[in-house]
Amino acid sequence: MSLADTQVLNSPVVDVHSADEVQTAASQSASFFQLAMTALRITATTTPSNDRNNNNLRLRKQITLDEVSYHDTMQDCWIVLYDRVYDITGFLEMHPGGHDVLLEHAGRDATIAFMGTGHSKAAFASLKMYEIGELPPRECIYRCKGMLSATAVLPD
Ligand code: HEM
Repeated sequence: MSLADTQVLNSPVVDVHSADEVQTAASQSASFFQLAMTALRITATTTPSNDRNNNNLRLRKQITLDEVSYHDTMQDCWIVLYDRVYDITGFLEMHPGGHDVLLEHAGRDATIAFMGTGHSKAAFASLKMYEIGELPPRECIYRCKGMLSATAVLPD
C-alpha cells in the first residue's frame, strides 16, 4: 500500500452540504416529526386500549350519581352504564326491549341489568350516541385503576 493510499484511508470522511441542503433536511425531519406526533395523537384518542382504566385521553364531563338521580322520568331519563352517563330520553320509545325496563333504572346505575340481558355489539356501539359524561373517579366501579375483570367487555 502506498503512502498516498494510507492517507486516503486515514482521512476523516467529510460530507459537505450546502446551507440549503441542511435547511431542507432539517425542515423535512421537522415535518416528519409533526406528522408522527399527529398520528400519535389520533391513535391516542381513538384506540380503545387507551380508554381503559381511566387513562382515557378524551375529556368527558364528570357527573355524579347524585346528579344522575334527578333525571328519572320519561321526559328526562339518564342512566349509568359502566361508569358512563347516558341521556336516553329520546331512546326510550325506540328501545327494542321496551321503555319500561329502562325506566326501572332511570336515574340509576343500570349496568348489571344491561349485562344480564346480553346486548349485541351493535347495542354497545349505539351507546355512544347517548353518552353525556362519566362518573367522577371516586364513584367509578368498572373503569378503575387496577381493575382486573370486566375490562374486556367495556364499551369504548
Ligand atoms: C342506552 C342503553 C341501552 C341500549 C342502547 C340498548 C339497546 C338495545 C338493543 C339494540 C336491543 C336489541 C337486541 C340487541 O341488539 O342486543 C336491546 C334489547 C334488549 N334490551 Fe336494551 N339497551 C339499553 C339498555 C337496556 C337496559 C338498561 C336494559 C335493562 C333491563 C335493557 C334490556 C333489554 C332487553 C330485555 C332486550 C331484549 C328484547 C328482546 O329481545 O325482546 N336494555 N337493547
